Amino acid sequence: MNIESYIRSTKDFPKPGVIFRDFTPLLANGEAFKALIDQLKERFSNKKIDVVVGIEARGFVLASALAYALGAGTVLVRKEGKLPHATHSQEYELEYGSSVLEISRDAFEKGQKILVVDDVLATGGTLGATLKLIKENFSVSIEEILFLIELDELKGRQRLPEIPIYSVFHY
Ligand SMILES: O=P(O)(O)OC[C@H]1O[C@H](OP(=O)(O)OP(=O)(O)O)[C@H](O)[C@@H]1O
Ligand SMILES: Nc1ncnc2[nH]cnc12
Repeated sequence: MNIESYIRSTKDFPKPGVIFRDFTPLLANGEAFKALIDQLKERFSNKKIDVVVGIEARGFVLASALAYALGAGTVLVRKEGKLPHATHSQEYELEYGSSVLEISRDAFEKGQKILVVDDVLATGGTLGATLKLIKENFSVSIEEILFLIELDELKGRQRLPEIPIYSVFHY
């Protein structure tokens, strides 16, 4: 099945000049979504991941489905002011603005194996802030980073530290 054909590209959203890569049509199709998660389960099952980290909001959908398939937990990295417990926070820039990300102070147990998941790697600002939040505040092992879509032109990968990044599709 051609999973990629369910990713829709929209010009000039949310700002002129941006081509928005939208995977919600893929989510809406049960067969395509299952095929994607089955493929990712196969790719990551030998890593014995304890926790899949999802980044708000679109990253949550992929992270929780994959965590369930792997028998792992899910931790949510959220936009500012949404997590009720004490948090660590980090400001960052992304392709079309700036924002603040937060994680609960009790998100992980020491030594856990982590997989970080988001839908799109653009400038790398969001992932950079997420990695900073995790590395500066927790003693865990970040095994790999997973994106559904990588926007090669924006060179986000080059701005990120030396951690293996796997992107399913490149644009
Ligand atoms: O590599 P970057 O330039 O940082 O951009 C990538 C981020 O941008 C989008 O999130 P957005 O903040 O638009 O939030 P959403 O998932 O809540 O729609 C996307 O889901 C990534 O998290
Ligand atoms: N072009 C894009 N499409 C979808 N999500 C994004 N996040 C940042 N840039 C994006």
